[in-house]
Amino acid sequence: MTLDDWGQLQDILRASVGKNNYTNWIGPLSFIGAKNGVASFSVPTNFLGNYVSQNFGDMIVYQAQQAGHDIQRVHFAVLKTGAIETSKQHASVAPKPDVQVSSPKPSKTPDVLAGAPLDKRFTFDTFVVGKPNELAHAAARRVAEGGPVTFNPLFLYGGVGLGKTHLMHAIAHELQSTRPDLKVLYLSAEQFMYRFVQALRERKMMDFKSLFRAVDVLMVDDVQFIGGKDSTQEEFFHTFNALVDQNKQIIISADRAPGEIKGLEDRIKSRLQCGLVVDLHPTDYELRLGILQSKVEIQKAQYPGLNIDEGIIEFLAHRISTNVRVLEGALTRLFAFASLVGREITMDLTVDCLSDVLRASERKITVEEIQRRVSEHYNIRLSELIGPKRVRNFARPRQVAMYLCKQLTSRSLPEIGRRFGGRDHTTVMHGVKRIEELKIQDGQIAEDIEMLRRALEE
Ligand SMILES: Nc1ncnc2c1ncn2[C@@H]1O[C@H](COP(=O)(O)OP(=O)(O)OP(=O)(O)O)[C@@H](O)[C@H]1O
Repeated sequence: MTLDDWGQLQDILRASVGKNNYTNWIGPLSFIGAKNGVASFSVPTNFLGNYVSQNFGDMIVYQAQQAGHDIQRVHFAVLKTGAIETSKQHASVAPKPDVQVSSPKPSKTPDVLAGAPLDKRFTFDTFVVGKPNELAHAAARRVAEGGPVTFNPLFLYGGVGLGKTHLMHAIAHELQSTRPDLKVLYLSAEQFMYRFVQALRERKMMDFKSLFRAVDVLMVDDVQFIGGKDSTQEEFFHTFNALVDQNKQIIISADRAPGEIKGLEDRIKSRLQCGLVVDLHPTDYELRLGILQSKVEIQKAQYPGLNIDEGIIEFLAHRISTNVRVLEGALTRLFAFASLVGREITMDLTVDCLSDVLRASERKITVEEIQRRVSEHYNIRLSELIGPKRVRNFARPRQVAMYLCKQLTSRSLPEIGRRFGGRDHTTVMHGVKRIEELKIQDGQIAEDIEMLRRALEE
């Protein structure tokens, strides 16, 4: 099995374990190589290796064999400073090629009009609303009422894992229960393409067209996928127009705004912009906290007896990125880990178990961001902060900015000096030292720095 083969296998695994399980467990594996029937992977933590081994090991072996590779076992090791530590965390799986591997997919309701299955958990009840997503939520709610079509299409867009699919499934669930008379079809743009290609191959275009034109509500997820795929776009355009003409509701999602989807024909872009375009903004601290609190309840129900302090939840909401899938995955992993090792969820255990996630989520603060914030804070121009003048009104904020650059970025002193109008590294060193002293002597400076640091790390 080669790296390319693993790439293909990853696609198969993604489809069989579901997107969330994939992101949390399979995605972090790095394929090292295969020898004598053993496929080796490096993993970020021992826990992850053990968990994948126990829960997905059989499936990886099974799918590798299905794809024709001679794999009998999988082996996970934490890769540290170039060496593979194999002693403590050896995890392997005996071959069971003929076992029926139970798929850990979430439970699904029956297909909606033979489209993609809906995830039972993705309802309005489980969707946490905050400032970044309130508009998208309100629009989705409106569509879910199933009343007369007021905007067409509803176009939801936003970054990875911010709840687009969740909202679409919620609309479908709601319509299924309140308007069972409506034919609702949900599918991804990728599935739309496969169906289209299949219909072409099997000469069943009439069936294809009549299926898509008979729906009352059509939802197409991840529409950016059809960018650059000309005949699929063409067919999508016709389907779209036919439904709009009949005043049927269309809901589309994408990872970016219609105008920014690469390889999409202009006429489709403008069609997509005709209705209501709303974006899901990256989560803020409050929303992350709300989501974590609601997901903690689910975990507690699954692991009775396990508890988590509010302080740890706040820590996670602060430290983990804006992607809700990652946030949710971290919590799942934390509870699974604590239960596996039979320990309470403490801060130490949290940091230990989630070290890779916490590292990956570390926000990279830039020198430019610091300069901008500091000049805003002290109400001076950026050019004055960076410029040559040594008057105290500019010099002190400049030193504060240099100090923050040293503390919050990985830039070296000479690099920082260069970004401050080509100053020498000794000037930066002096500035940093001065602020360190002032922080102790001058309460105002200490407060300013704390405030700026918090704003930058938000
Ligand atoms: N506001 C929210 N409240 C509760 N759960 C949320 C919220 N937003 C996202 N999630 C959860 O985060 C996970 C990812 O969400 P979802 O699959 O809807 O993201 P997406 O925007 O469609 O991502 P992608 O671009 O990868 O398709 C899901 O498990 C979903 O339930």
